[in-house]
Amino acid sequence: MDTLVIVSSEKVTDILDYTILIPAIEKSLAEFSKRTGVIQPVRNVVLIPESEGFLGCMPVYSREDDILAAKIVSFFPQNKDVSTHHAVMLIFCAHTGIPKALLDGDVITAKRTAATSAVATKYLVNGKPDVLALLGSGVQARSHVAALSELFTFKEIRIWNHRFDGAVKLAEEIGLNCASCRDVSEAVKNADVIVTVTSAKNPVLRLDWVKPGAHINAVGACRPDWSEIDADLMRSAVVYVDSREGALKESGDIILSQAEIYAEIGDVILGTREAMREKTTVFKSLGMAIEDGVAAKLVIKKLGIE
Ligand SMILES: NC(=O)c1ccc[n+]([C@@H]2O[C@H](COP(=O)([O-])OP(=O)(O)OC[C@H]3O[C@@H](n4cnc5c(N)ncnc54)[C@H](O)[C@@H]3O)[C@@H](O)[C@H]2O)c1
Ligand SMILES: O=C(O)[C@@H]1CCCCN1
Repeated sequence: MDTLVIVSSEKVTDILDYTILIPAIEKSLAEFSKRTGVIQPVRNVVLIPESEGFLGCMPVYSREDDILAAKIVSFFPQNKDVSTHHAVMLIFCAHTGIPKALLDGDVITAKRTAATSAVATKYLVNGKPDVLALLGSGVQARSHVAALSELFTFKEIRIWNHRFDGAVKLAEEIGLNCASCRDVSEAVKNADVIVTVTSAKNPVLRLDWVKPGAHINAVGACRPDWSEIDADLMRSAVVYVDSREGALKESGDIILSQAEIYAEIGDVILGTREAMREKTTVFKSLGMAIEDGVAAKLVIKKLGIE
């Protein structure tokens, strides 16, 4: 075996800038929805009942991008002093199958997920958004503020968290124009963009609190029996997903509400499905291996690993 290069989270953080990541993710979402060059089975998940978590295996091959990669990601929602998600990524030579690099996957997961929501928001938001509301104040809340701020300038950012101190801490970190809210209804009132990034298993966001025409990035609740969004809201919104197949297998928000999936976001980027900007839109994100593969490829290219 050639020498396997190990890439630390510090290196990934340095290299993976949203200015290069967001366009790369946009291209990969479109490529995925073409159904021709990307082979990506739905995540294989091993449940760990004792910790109410799981270990997910996410392999992908992309002919177009010359990517053969796999992410293994763990989710331990009860972790207290360490992160709840951990991941590693392996990149192989797409022609020989030789492993080339092992990358820290934590930063890749945080940044590529937020970059994906940024792309969805770019296509689905109704006009120029002024108010951003975040439900959740963890890793993804932070990466979403950074990625969305790359594309939009918000006049106001509001944060709600089920533990109020988490919302206060993040609001202080963000600083100017950012407020912590005690109620979800207060946080999302008149918000143009809402991001749900909680570990909730039951809905935290309700239809009657949401401004008609708002865009929601629904990022949590990645199990078929978990949901973050109230069923009435899911059914009344125009629902976009990253992968139709993944959403129908993994998303409680979709399965439990029986909401109709209008399109994959890749279809909108390709121009084969409409961006219904004036309607209330939900982008249900489950996370795809192609997003990880593209992000990892950006990193190894920059490091000269070919
Ligand atoms: N779609 C994707 O691609 C993708 C990728 C990574 C993570 N996620 C999901 O996004 C969510 C946030 O991930 P993270 O890395 O920020 O995790 P995190 O642990 O850093 O943050 C989780 C947040 O949820 C809050 N929370 C915990 N239990 C809750 C409950 N019962 N009700 C309401 N809030 C609760 C926590 O206080 C915290 O603010 C998780 O559901 C995670 O699985 C999705
Ligand atoms: O796509 C991912 O990487 C994540 C991991 C954990 C939960 C949901 N999706």
